[in-house]
Amino acid sequence: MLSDTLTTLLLRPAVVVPALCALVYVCVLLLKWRRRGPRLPNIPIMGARKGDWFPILQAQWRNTRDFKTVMEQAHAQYKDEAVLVPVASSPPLVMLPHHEVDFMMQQPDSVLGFNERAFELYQVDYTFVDPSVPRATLHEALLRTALTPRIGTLVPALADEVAWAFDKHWGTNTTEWRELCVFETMRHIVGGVANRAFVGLPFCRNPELVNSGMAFAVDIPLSGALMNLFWAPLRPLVAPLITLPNRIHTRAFRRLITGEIKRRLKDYDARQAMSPDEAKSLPVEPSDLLQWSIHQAKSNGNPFLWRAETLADRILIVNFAAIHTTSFTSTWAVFDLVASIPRGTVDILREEIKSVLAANGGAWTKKALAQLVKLESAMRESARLSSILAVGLGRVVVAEEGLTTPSGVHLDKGQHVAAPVYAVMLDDHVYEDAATFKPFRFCSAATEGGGQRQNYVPLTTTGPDFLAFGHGKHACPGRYFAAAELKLILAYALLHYEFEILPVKPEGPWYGLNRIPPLTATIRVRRRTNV
Ligand code: HEM
Repeated sequence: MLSDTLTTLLLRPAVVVPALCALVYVCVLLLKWRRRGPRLPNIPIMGARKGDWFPILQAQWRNTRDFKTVMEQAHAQYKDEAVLVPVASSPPLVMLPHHEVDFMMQQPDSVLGFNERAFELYQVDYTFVDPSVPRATLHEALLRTALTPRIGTLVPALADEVAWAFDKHWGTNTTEWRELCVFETMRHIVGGVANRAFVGLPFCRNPELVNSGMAFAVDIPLSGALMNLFWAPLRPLVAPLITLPNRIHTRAFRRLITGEIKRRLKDYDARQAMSPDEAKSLPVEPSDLLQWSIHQAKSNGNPFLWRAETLADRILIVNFAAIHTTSFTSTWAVFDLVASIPRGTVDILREEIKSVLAANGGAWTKKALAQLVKLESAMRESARLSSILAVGLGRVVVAEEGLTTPSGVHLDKGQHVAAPVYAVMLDDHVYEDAATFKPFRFCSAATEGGGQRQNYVPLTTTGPDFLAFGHGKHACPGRYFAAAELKLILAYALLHYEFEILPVKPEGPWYGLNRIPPLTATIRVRRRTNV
């Protein structure tokens, strides 16, 4: 009797139709998924042990729990070989050896894809409210052609924002020592300074806007890593929950900036309708990333690109690329400097900053920043020793026929590859006494024409031995801006604050494929009076 009722109930169209739809949906996803996934090459699997029943899965579990040990083991045992590194936050990764970095970088995008790796690692189809914005891949060109050439004109505004942000977050009290969390304050300082160049005043001082940008910068890697934990067919089902914070922060950011974007679009159109002489009577256009994005969108001719939401999302994406990278790097730099042995690094750098500033009339310019060679060397040394990347140069094989490496490993289409950044930059064969922070490793005094000249390697120069900003065609296009921003930040901190010197540098956690600085570590600072 009960079973008859149940059968009748289950056979009702209202139950059968959705059930059939769900079944078809799952079958389509399964088929799609089956077609994905390259055949893994037959190379050592890091983290797998003899007798493992499911070597990839078990290695993935072990590697995710302790990625540092895996990196050290890979370097000790298989330094010159390709190894497979299964890890939960990413599709299985083949880590190529140091001597194959140049080979990797010589491959065109049609063989090793940069964007395809980023789209999959961050699961952009789920983690972005509108995935067509990251998929438009317009940032690299805009940063290279608009931001980098204008760093010189931006420096005074950035210096002003650095001073404002330090006064707010590190304080102005010259009598008392203050204990503060380096990372927490740095991310607010960097968030404000970067947004001064991205959206200008007063938006860069709106805590809600800066917080949404910072929160989004956490949402994307975190939700991307969580999505990667799920079997592909299940991702559409779990995505709405996992990516809820992404939607909240995107909408908050859009809400705060949309009015300004619409105003600027109206101004842009009005300006275009005028003759060049008439336009001269108008106030000067803002000079920031938002304005250059409007110009880029309009000259591209695709109306999707000048929708207010698209433009807001583009600024948000650059916040994601710029803020955590720079705050992690500046946090590590502070700890490397205050724990530096022999002591005295802080004093040497402070002297350089003082004399360069005095020689340039007391104001920062691009030329003055270029004269901070000791500081630049110390920044490069910190980026080497404390790079936030454990592995880097992530790419996906996109060539139909796959790719065979010089050492004969064949990689199928769809295989993710990377390079061992941590191991290379801490290798004694690459850098003498690599585990020691030597702030002036990258600069030296040279005599020229009877005078003294400083030789140095800029922070921004990439190579197979220096991978903090990646390398090759996709090396970070924001690195020249980041270098100027970091110099202004560190110069202000060193000039205006005394630091409590630390006996040892605090260690940070490893998350996924990254080495993060200690997020809660504090230092004691006091505002200096004799600046
Ligand atoms: C110290 C701070 C920074 C570090 C350590 C850093 C590091 C990196 C790295 C490792 C890559 C990947 C390169 C590769 O795989 O070859 C990258 C790419 C990128 N970075 Fe940065 N970055 C920093 C700051 C910035 C800033 C300030 C911006 C924006 C103003 C930015 C925008 C980008 C973009 C858009 C890409 C993607 C490039 C492409 O599509 O080809 N980064 N960055």
